[in-house]
Amino acid sequence: MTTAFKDFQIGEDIVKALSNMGFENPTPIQEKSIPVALDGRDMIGQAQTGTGKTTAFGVPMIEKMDMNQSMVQGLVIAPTRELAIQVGEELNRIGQDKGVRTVPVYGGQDIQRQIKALKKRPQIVVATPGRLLDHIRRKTIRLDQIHTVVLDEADEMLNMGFIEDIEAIMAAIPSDYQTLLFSATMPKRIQTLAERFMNEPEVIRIKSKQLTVENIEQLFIEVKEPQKFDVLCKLLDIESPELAIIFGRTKKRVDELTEGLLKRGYSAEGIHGDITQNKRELAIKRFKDQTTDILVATDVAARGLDISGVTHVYNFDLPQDPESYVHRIGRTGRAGNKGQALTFVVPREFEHLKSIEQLTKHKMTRKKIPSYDDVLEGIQQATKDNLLKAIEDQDSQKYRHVAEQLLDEYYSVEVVSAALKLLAKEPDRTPVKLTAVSPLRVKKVRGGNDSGQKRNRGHQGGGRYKGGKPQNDRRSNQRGQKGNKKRRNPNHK
Ligand SMILES: Nc1ncnc2c1ncn2[C@@H]1O[C@H](COP(=O)(O)OP(=O)(O)OP(=O)(O)O)[C@@H](O)[C@H]1O
Ligand SMILES: [Mg+2]
Repeated sequence: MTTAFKDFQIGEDIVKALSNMGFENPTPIQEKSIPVALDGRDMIGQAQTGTGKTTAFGVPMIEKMDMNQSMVQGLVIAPTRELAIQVGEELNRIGQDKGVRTVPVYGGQDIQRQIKALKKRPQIVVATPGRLLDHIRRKTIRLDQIHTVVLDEADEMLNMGFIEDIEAIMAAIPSDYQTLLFSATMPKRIQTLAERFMNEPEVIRIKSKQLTVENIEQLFIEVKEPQKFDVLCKLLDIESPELAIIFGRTKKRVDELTEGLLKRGYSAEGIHGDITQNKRELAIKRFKDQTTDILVATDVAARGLDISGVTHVYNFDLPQDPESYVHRIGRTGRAGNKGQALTFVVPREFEHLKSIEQLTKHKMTRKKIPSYDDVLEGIQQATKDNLLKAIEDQDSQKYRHVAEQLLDEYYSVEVVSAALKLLAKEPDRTPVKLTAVSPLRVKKVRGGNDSGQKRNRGHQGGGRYKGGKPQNDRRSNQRGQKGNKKRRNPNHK
């Protein structure tokens, strides 16, 4: 029999909040990790994308909050700003009835505003590493009562070279604390983090045949670089996705793609690291409320984002590493929903495709480039669906009189065909030319990304806080000599 939330050793106020969120029964990762985390043990939690890892760490964390304490007791570190915001929102919902308050602090937002929010003594802070270090340096956050630290998307923080920042943050926490690591992917190099920051962690892995979610249909399509944009538009016309995320390799690529899509009349917005934080948040908001149908993004949107209604993910460019593929496509098919992921591959990139399939233990299905007839058929189907929906909605009563008149004078098939033609969104062929990107170069894709490389954010705290935990030299012995390996460019997002 499955456990219910009320069967855990947690307060009724939390069970009630979860029920208000529509969560009656825990998902497998929640079922397994909540008791371990409540026990106070360090743990590493791995489960597929969209299976509720946030609540898996949120529930025990909130349960352990002492409401007589008015200092930060829990810290969640996340790799991107949007994820910090989202996790903050979810923790606020779980903690609502208990009165636990969570504040997100992240780069790009006015620091004074954050200082004010921190002064109000939230119990939990969700932060991106750089901005958190800023607050630590400014002494605008007190860490001495922290008893729980969560690294969400732990492996990504290694990829992004945040390890020194994390080390600095961890070393600045004077108290004893429990560390929880979560991600859908746990490459071997995560061991580095575990060895450095954790005390005999319990590893909880929700086993499945494949790393990716079963109800995401995974397709690939072989294209030449200059064909990509037209093929993408054809696919969008055929599928007319409710919400779609399109991943491009670089910021420039995302800008060009967004512009091209807008030119052809699609409703699209782009996000990447060079877009102002305000605009990034607005773009996400408009996408969430479905004002925009298409979000074009770099890998900044690959991790953790939970947006309901995303039916399609397009990898316009292959991701740099196979783990990133798992996370990108995991933006669809969440919480039991269905989704489709389509990956563009140029002929010289097939090796990459293979290494993705090796990691996911799933073979993608080849899809042919759609013909003009396929597009026409897709558009006709979508138009028909729209018309049928209008019939079901029964809000066309006021046109009835004209309809009867028309049917008196013309053959019904003529009338309906003409109406369909008017309704149909015929393909827009406005010329769009994207700057070509070269195929992804073959490299050793596993390992080599944990070499401490970090983004240049113009402030560092690396050296100041060392000494809290023993420095583990094993890293430099085993993994430090990787200068000859091609490293992921930390600025690509
Ligand atoms: N027990 C539950 N019952 C029903 N829905 C749930 C439950 N727990 C979480 N969810 C929903 O599942 C969705 C995915 O949750 P979440 O974002 O925590 O996934 P995740 O495992 O962290 O995914 P990712 O690896 O992409 O970060 C959310 O919309 C959340 O509201
Ligand atoms: Mg998550």
